[in-house]
Amino acid sequence: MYHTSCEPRSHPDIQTSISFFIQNTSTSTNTMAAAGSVTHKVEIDSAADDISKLEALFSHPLYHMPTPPVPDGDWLLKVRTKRKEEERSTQQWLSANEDGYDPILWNTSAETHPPWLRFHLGISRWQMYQHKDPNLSALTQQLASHRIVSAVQKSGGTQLKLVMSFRNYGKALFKPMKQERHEETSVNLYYFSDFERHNAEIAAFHLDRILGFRRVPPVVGRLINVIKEIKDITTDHKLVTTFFTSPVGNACFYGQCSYYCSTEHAICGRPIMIEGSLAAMLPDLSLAQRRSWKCPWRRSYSRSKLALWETDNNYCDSVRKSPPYDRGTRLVDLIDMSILDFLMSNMDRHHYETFEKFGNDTFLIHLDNGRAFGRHSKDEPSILAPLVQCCRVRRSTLLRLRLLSLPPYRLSDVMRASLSQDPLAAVAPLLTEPHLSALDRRLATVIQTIQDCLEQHQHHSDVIYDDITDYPRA
Ligand SMILES: Nc1ncnc2c1ncn2[C@@H]1O[C@H](COP(=O)(O)OP(=O)(O)OP(=O)(O)O)[C@@H](O)[C@H]1O
Ligand SMILES: [Mn+2]
Repeated sequence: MYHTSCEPRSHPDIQTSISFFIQNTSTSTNTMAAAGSVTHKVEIDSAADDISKLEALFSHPLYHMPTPPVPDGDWLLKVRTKRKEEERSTQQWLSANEDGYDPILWNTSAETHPPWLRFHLGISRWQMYQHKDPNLSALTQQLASHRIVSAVQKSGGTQLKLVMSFRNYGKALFKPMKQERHEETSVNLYYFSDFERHNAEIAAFHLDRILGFRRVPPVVGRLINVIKEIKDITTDHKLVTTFFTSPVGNACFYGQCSYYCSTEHAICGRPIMIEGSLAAMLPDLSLAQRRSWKCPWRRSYSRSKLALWETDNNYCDSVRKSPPYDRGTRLVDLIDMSILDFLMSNMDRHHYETFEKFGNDTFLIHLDNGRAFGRHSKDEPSILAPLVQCCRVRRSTLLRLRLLSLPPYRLSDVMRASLSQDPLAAVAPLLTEPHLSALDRRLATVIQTIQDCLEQHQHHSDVIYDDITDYPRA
């Protein structure tokens, strides 16, 4: 199954035109004041502690595995020198399409590339970006602060989202805030009808990175002006017709989509600013085709039916015999994804995508995490079914999970630190404390599950996929 892109073309689509030169490829006042300053100092100390834990984590050898240089063919895109006539035709085309956009000042040399282009050029067969990628802070800063010159609805998917463009032709996928961070998903709501959460998209990016996967495109939080940054600049006529002012005077819109795009479910500013997530867009499909795969452990998306894996305890036996799960890292990568999903309680992983160019030997792109972090008071054991049923896990994943369970690297602490770096942390912490504690609790469950597997199997190697043979054994 292939996705097609059919967003309204409202602006010069330079991300596609670079195909010219990129190939597929808180008694006394005094005491009160003193107490206040003590509390403040304690908070600062513990925030600084968390930050140093995060730094220690990212400096740990488990995040610095020696890897061979990336072969040429293992980059998603490749820069090639333009021929003279291509250069001329690109320049003519660009000078005709300049409204709101900056002139193109980059060429084939890497120093001239804007952060979004560096991001695209840094995608490889096994990861979305590098560990300690020097481009990451520039990319996220731009997503968080650059002027938005275009906002159009993204077709496909069930809930409203917008593609936003920046003056330097960078693009981001915007998902607006639909519920408060402290609101738990109602127990009577099915996973498939839950509202998406902007903070889940942000937190998923941080969690995926902390787990050492680097399979989620960078996501930042941002306050968006519903009028100036959407209504006034959109060329999407259908979107414009859905704007209105609510009874209390907030600027609202609802857009067009198959779920929750109605006046009752409008997205509203307070009165005009709204929180949202902005995910760096992946390269256009015309440059890098993606393939969408049905997840073998997907749910039935029905109120009455169970999926096969819910009733058949030997379900994994058939999966591991069928391509592409029968060889390479596909099965263990799917299990990595189910660990990520269990930790953040995402039951909505119906599909996953890969880059077509890399065939079956490539990482799984962890897109669409908006239904995660809905509940902290309950865990959902069935999300771990792939791990429980297959009893298989990458050794590098297990070692990082164990590291994250140790007090000096505690998952909740490093997540708190990482999320504090997002611009929306200034409004309120991206994940509430109960959600952070749930991460530690769930991590213990994952580690115990693997331990049980090891006890049930005769050989260590039946359970552990040793992807780091040269890493010392504990
Ligand atoms: N960062 C991104 N860059 C490019 N395309 C993206 C990005 N994130 C998502 N997409 C594409 O947009 C589609 C819809 O996004 P997403 O799945 O997040 O929305 P959704 O409304 O939850 O969709 P669905 O209801 O199908 O689950 C995805 O299938 C994916 O192909
Ligand atoms: Mn979805």
